[in-house]
Amino acid sequence: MKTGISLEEAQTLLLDLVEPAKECLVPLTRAVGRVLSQDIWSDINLPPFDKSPLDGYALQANDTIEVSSSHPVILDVIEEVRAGYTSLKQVTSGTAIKVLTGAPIPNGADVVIKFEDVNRKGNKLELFYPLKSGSNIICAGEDVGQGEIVAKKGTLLNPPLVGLLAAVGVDLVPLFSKLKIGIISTGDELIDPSDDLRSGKIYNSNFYSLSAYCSKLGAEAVSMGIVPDEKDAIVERISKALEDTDLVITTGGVSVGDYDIVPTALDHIGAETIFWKIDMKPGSPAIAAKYKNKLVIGLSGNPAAAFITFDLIVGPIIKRMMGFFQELPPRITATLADDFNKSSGQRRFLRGRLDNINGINYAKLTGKQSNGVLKSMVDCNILIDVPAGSGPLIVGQEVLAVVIDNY
Ligand SMILES: Nc1nc2c(c(=O)[nH]1)N[C@H]1C(S)=C(S)[C@@H](COP(=O)(O)OP(=O)(O)OC[C@H]3O[C@@H](n4cnc5c(N)ncnc54)[C@H](O)[C@@H]3O)O[C@H]1N2
Ligand code: MOO
Repeated sequence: MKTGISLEEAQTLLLDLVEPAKECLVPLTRAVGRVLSQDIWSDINLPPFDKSPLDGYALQANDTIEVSSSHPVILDVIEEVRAGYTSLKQVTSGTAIKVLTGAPIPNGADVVIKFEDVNRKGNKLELFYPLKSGSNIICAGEDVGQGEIVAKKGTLLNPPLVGLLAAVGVDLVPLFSKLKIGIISTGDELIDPSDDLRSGKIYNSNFYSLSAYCSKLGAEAVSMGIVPDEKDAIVERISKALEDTDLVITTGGVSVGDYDIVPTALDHIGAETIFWKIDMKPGSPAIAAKYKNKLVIGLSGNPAAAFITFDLIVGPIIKRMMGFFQELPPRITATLADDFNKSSGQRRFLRGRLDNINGINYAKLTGKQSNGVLKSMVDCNILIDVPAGSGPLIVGQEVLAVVIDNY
């Protein structure tokens, strides 16, 4: 078992142990927020045919070469085509076919002119200026060509991509299976927000923040309930979660106190501890263990510590298991916009907000930084990475930060 390891070593150890979930085919209506398990190629051109972008007339540009307002050309209108139909006739020199928006361009035509720009009298059409071949025609395959890649394996399906897949005729999408993540909240002090607050008790916020995070990532959070600080109860609940879910997260009970019994419970189950304690604050007491082919990650009970370690360690594992391209959060440099008066013996992550003003990245602290404070997490979009051994931080100094996404 490793102990006191760096965050990067913890991330690598865990990412090496997990792989993308199984594949499944999912109807398009339920695919948003999930990840493609295969490249998607288009079997068709999108649009499938040359079409008209407006209501007008399709004709041959050659017929308009010498045309002017004083010398208009007169063409015969021989047919009308609406969207959803194809023309039966062909445009030849001296003729035009009326086309409505979205209608296929009739054979023989190479330009479309809109209604407002012509004079129509009976079946005769008067044009007053020369037209350029190809104008006002949406070409087949303009959006996506036949045989072109539409989206790559590992892409997150956002609403426009869902639409694009529909547009190329995909109705069942190959996706990585939805992950089930069991969340266990340990602590005698915890009660659910639906209950009355009693003396010495606090509301369980970790289950709610972390399950919301799982949902945001497209995974299914399974509540494994609140468990008292008793070894047998924790053993029973972790064992159940290992049976029912793909990844197990616990909060609380991982430090060195008399009632911090998650590590003992993991031992009792026969799980192999991968590491216990990471060299960072907050979140240092985190533990990771493997049982058969599943992972249990025990996070600190302190709400901000639990959330930050979820951001930095659990989020990347979930992303790898869900098949995302990029698991680890990006890093940036920024100029500090606030002082931070404490020294940092240990590596420390501060909750901050990145603002770009006139092309310069500024990192502002979002509020109190103690490990139990959740409010400063709400507006946080970066975690400022303060190296071990740093003194107080001063406005204007350059800092490194990890970009996170709480939305
Ligand atoms: N002697 C030492 N004591 C502590 C150390 C240490 O090194 N030596 N480390 C401290 C640090 S750092 C942390 S972090 C905590 C970690 O403690 P645990 O992970 O064992 O967590 P708990 O003690 O169970 O809870 C900590 C704190 O968070 C509250 N909590 C717990 N669960 C929830 C929840 N689901 N929702 C909201 N709040 C929760 C809990 O009531 C405690 O206040 O240990 C330090 N101690
Ligand atoms: O490591 Mo504790 O998680 O500072 O907050």
